[in-house]
Amino acid sequence: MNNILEATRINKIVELGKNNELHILKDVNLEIKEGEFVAVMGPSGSGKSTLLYNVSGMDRISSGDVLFKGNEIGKLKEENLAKIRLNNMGFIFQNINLLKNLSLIDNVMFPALVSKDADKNKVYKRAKKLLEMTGIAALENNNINQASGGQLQRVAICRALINDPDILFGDEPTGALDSKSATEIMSLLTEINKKGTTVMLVTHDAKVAAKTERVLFMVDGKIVASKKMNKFDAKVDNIKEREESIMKWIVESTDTYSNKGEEKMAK
Ligand SMILES: Nc1ncnc2c1ncn2[C@@H]1O[C@H](COP(=O)(O)OP(=O)(O)OP(=O)(O)O)[C@@H](O)[C@H]1O
Repeated sequence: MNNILEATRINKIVELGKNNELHILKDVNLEIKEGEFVAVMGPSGSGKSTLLYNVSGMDRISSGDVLFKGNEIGKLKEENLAKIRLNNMGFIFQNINLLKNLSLIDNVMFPALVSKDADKNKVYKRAKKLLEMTGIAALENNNINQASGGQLQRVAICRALINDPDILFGDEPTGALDSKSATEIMSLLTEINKKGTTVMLVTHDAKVAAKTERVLFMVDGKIVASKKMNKFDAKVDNIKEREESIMKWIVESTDTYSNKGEEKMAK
């Protein structure tokens, strides 16, 4: 399998004022294979969201290289990068970010209608199919205040998929949902991944990570550990066992790689 995403020694440094900067990502290397389903975990402030935004071209790295499908994107002009984000990548966030004055289906169609020569009829059909796939077709003409949090997150997923992206990025996509909706959204993402879309998620939730096939653990701006599993298959895999093994691994990794662990090792 080819790498869809390859980051080499990327750094992110933000200026906080005169002589004051914050080094958030520190020489991070990352490879994601086409079709993979990857979760990024780690303590709050360790740099998970920053990693996601920087490898997806939503934000600019300070140094290093990011290859998307073999092409360097770290230094592309904004307009070229925007085209890649629009056509090849989908984004889902915790705060769902839908447009208030549009119906649910119009929100889904929106990213596909940005291009002047979009065929509105074709786009509508695809949007409708996505709403059907995610079980909310009956709500297509509702406003966003006429849908639950879980339903809105499905709309956000449909919108992220409207341009048939190669990769879907999610920053805590289930973070604001109740546990039933979160489980449903994860089942949906599992299905989407099975159909071939690469998925990279940031999550605090081991139950979410248990449905992925590789979990990266970040501490203080670095990926310090990685846990590989088989692709989740609800027919044969026990989700509870996977979740528990991830939680155990997180405790061990935290103990080994957190400052406390480093102090311990130094002694
Ligand atoms: N633009 C910015 N300006 C200043 N500080 C920033 C900026 N972006 C991120 N940070 C800081 O960098 C660190 C890493 O942030 P990031 O959001 O990537 O962490 P995270 O692991 O995703 O955290 P959480 O789990 O709490 O969402 C944090 O201390 C954050 O406050």
